[in-house]
Amino acid sequence: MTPQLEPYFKQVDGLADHFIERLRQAVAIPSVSAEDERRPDVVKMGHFLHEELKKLGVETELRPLGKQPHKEHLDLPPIVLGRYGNDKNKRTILVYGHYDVQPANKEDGWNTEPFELSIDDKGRMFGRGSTDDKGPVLGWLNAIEAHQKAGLDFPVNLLMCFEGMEEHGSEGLDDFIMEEAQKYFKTADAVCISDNYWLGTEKPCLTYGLRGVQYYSLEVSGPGQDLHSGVFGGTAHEPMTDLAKIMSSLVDVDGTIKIKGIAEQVAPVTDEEKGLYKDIAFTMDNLYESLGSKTGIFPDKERTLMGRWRYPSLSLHGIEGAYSAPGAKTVIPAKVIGKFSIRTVPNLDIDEVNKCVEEHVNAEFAKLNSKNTCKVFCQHAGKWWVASPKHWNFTAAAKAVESVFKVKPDLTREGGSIPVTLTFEQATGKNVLLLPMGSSTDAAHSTNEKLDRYNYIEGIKLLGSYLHYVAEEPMNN
Ligand SMILES: C[C@H](N)C(=O)N[C@@H](Cc1c[nH]cn1)C(=O)O
Ligand SMILES: [Zn+2]
Ligand SMILES: [Zn+2]
Repeated sequence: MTPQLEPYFKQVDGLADHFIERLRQAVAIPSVSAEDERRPDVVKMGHFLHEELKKLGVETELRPLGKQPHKEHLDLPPIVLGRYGNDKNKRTILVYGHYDVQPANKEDGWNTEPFELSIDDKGRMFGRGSTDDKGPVLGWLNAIEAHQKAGLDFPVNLLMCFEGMEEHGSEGLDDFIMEEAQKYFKTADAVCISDNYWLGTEKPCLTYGLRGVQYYSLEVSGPGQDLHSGVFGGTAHEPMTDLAKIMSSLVDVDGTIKIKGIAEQVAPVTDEEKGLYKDIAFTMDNLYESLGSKTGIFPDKERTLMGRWRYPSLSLHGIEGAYSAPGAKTVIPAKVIGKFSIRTVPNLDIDEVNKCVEEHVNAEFAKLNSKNTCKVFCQHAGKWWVASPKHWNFTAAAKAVESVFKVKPDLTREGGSIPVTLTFEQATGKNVLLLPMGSSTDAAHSTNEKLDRYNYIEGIKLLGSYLHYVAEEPMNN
């Protein structure tokens, strides 16, 4: 182990409560990017990060992104940029993360207040954004602080880019990255993103692939206003009935996508790929533990991992305008908007997928002979990403995992999406590594999201250790 790591690890342990307090403050800011009325809180979270970076002596700026497209009354939250060190003899690592979170309400089924960090006797730290992605973002700040307090030289120059719209399609960020690739990000030698999860709860992983995501709204409207179902039921075409029919035509109960033209675009499984799955430390019990049930589709790990990583999936998320409160309101909603998304994989093309979806929805709606109106549109789209893990960036991260966890990491792909990963790769021309902090049981996006104290504190060690091994990798590649 490189000699500076021992005092660094000790310092992280000594500062653990302080780092948890920093996470508590961050979770307390309900920075939900999908809800317009929460936008001031998203901006507040950006300012919180900016202030924390300033306190650590990081050169930092808030960059405005202008107005939100199609919602001109809303400012996009700023990008928080940071530069720590500018030594020509050191490598420069660009790190990205997001400070916005998914929506959360106690009534959704949370056991604790979602925007109050609540720690139980097993060290589980519950709170929206704890694992996705406030814990990992603060991990970078904490790594800087632990070096300072241990009196250690920081091993690399660190560039930071934190955004506030990731959970809502990273609006505005692609153009920003392209624009800054040869300016603010010019000196980056490689990129690291900590915004995904281990496959289980024991073994860390390094991730080299992500699925893409295309998110759709399917709007059906008819009556001029909501109607009394006793008075009008049986006399008018009901938008909700049409919508339910179309939504059920999209996907089968075994996950098969029923839209023509999508399966045909999926890259075939090669013999080399088939061999990869058996060595991955993942069991069906890992799946059941993170599902909280035994409702997996496939009986074996290979097909389950393929279903998550290398095949597309279509999920139905909800219906805007539908009656969803407890009780029994006898209303016919006048307009309903179904929400669904498709996770995409090589070689699906964004425009082709949109075309297939539109054709399918139009054909299904035509079959209904309804006098209602039906429209479908893609709210946001991000492409899939698969890279080579044969790079010093991954080698350094693998050594860091061994130094902290005493095991070799698995090389994994991820079912979720971080669309700007591909943008960073293409804009900078540099290798991108995904280095997760949280575990499979963290329930990101769900009720009772948490980050284990263990993963947070050891994760801070991991991020710092990775930077030390980056500094040790030969300079000629
Ligand atoms: C993997 C990452 N932490 C994440 O949760 N990404 C989101 C991105 C997204 C796209 N539309 C809305 N959110 C995801 O995979 O859902
Ligand atoms: Zn997320
Ligand atoms: Zn995330």
